[in-house]
Amino acid sequence: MKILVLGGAGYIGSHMAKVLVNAGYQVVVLDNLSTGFKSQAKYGELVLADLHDSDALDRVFSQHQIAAVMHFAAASLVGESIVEPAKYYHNNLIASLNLLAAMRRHQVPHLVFSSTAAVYGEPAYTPIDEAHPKQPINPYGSSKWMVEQVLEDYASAYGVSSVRLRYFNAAGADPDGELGECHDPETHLIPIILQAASGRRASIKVFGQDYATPDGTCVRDYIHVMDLCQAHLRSLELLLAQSAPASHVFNLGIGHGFSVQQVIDAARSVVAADGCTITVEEAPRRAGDPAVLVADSQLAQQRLNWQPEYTDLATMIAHAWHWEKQYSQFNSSR
Ligand SMILES: NC(=O)c1ccc[n+]([C@@H]2O[C@H](COP(=O)([O-])OP(=O)(O)OC[C@H]3O[C@@H](n4cnc5c(N)ncnc54)[C@H](O)[C@@H]3O)[C@@H](O)[C@H]2O)c1
Ligand SMILES: O=c1ccn([C@@H]2O[C@H](COP(=O)(O)OP(=O)(O)O[C@H]3O[C@H](CO)[C@@H](O)[C@H](O)[C@H]3O)[C@@H](O)[C@H]2O)c(=O)[nH]1
Repeated sequence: MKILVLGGAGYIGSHMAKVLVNAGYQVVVLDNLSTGFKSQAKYGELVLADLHDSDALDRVFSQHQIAAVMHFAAASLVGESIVEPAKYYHNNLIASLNLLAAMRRHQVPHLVFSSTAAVYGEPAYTPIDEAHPKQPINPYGSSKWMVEQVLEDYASAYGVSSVRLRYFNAAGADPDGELGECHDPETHLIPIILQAASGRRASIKVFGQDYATPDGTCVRDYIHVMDLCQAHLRSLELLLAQSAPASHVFNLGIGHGFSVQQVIDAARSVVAADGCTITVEEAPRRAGDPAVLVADSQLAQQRLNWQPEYTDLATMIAHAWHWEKQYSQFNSSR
């Protein structure tokens, strides 16, 4: 069975392509390399194309018998979305509408969509379940929430079934050391801490020490990228097994938060084995950061029969550190 992985040259999509191939699926990756890298598309056939390009989508759907689509392709920098909202509504909303039109033309009925905890906005309560109000506070979160609403309507009207997965903080790397996170610029906490450890940057800035949390730093729910991929696999199986069109939604996190300080402490222990240290600087709060974001993922656990495997913070960091140590061999050509 063939699966189309959109954004499969990026961080999460590249891991997904590997998991799919190892599970016995055939994979076609479509990516425009705007933030991804050719060297990360190690699994499946790579098609270089943009999601806005309807002719390219028609060619892929005509040449390959695609059973389902996994859609990771998006712009996903919160700060950039505030100053350049047009980029986010075009790349995340309009491109998704274009994809859905192509799926309808070619009668491809199944989609797994990468959504985000950013659809919730400032939390009204924690842990956050799927019923929590959706009040995104930036165009990135708004663009993902708009696509989610489109998907609900398309399931009932056009029979395009979907699973919308609202990830909390993706972390870690392929335990085999073959793939990892390589954003440029990097904005995520764990890779930045590890770049400070390897010497690729001088220090890590802690954004805010005066939050209403036990140690004053922000708390997030970090979920290992391989656990995210396993949940996608289960979502695909759910879609393939169901008889009537539907749009499902699940939070993906481990249900437990770690503070920025706890992440730094855990990273210090991991990198100490290699004689590395991490220089930390205090910095003001980053605009738009809620104090605590923790997922209630019980629905995913029940409906997808899924359990996160790598819930130990030190293990997540160790996998990411293994990847960081190989960075000098990373081929960043596009
Ligand atoms: N990383 C996280 O913590 C996190 C959290 C919540 C949600 N998400 C979502 O998960 C998805 C994957 O995130 P990631 O961290 O792997 O991002 P990424 O930037 O590493 O990967 C996105 C990939 O999509 C490609 N792409 C973007 N726009 C495209 C277009 N118009 N046409 C074709 N290809 C295009 C990029 O080149 C890149 O390879 C995104 O949709 C993101 O919003 C990520
Ligand atoms: O150099 C840094 C980078 C981050 N942080 C803090 O670390 C935490 C995590 O930040 P980051 O790794 O940037 O993730 P988030 O801002 O929590 O956002 C991620 O997780 C969200 C869902 O929770 C998704 O919507 C986003 O796409 C994804 O980037 C936050 O408190 C940041 O303030 C620092 O203190 N210093």
